[in-house]
Amino acid sequence: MTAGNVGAGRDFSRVPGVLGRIVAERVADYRAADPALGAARPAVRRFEAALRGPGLALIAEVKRASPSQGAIAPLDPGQAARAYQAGGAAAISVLTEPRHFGGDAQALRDVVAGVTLPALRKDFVVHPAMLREAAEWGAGAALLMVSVLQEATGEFLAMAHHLGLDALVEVHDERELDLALATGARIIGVNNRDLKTLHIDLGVSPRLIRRAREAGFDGVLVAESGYRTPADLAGVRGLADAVLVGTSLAGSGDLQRAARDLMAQP
Ligand SMILES: O=P(O)(O)OC[C@@H](O)[C@@H](O)c1c[nH]c2ccccc12
Repeated sequence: MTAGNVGAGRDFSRVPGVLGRIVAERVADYRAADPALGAARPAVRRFEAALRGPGLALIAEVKRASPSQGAIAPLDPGQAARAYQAGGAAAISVLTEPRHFGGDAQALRDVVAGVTLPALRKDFVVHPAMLREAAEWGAGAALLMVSVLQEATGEFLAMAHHLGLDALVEVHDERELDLALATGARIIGVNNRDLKTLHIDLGVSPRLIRRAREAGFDGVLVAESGYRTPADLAGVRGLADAVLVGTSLAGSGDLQRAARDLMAQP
């Protein structure tokens, strides 16, 4: 793919609920941004490789606040990432959304500088510039939400790959999963949290991960959100390749220990 305005000027105005409000803000933030991606970069696939077995890998998230919790903890992102790495995490997720999740570009840069683990830019990607930034800031991967991008998901996936980024393509129901599978995504995340209502159901990940495997998907599957104890992970052990955990680790006071304790087999 060449530089151009591919993916810019899309209409994300129909996304409902809490998610819709955040998406509208991000669309406004990037309205005037240059959509050019620049030259293609080679695929590194370090994020993807970090999640591939054996066992259940942990993606630990640097999350200072959220719409459901408010303030979680005033984390120093570099320090938090080092603690997660020492606690056995395979990759680090970093929120870069500023108004609801306490994130920013510096948080991602600090994580990239602070650890050797690959980092995921966690944001509400609605513009090609957000992917270009992710690559420039040193991320190994970016989050792409099917609930936001819908039919444009495949186009954004191609843009991420053009930039050498892995993409975590996030789904929450059967329709979104089938759309993600059709894009050729290599990494699919199943969010247990409905971002329109913020309600969590830990049954969502096992259900959709089974469906993905039954459909012949042989990529990486990630279970996301709401995990607090080792027992919570029982439903996805042996099923998911990785689990993405934020709030319960970030708010624990001892991030290294919390990461270790969570992943211990009960
Ligand atoms: O804090 P939790 O419940 O452990 O969840 C982490 C992560 O899954 C969550 O932050 C998340 C998943 N998908 C998102 C999309 C946008 C913002 C945040 C998210």
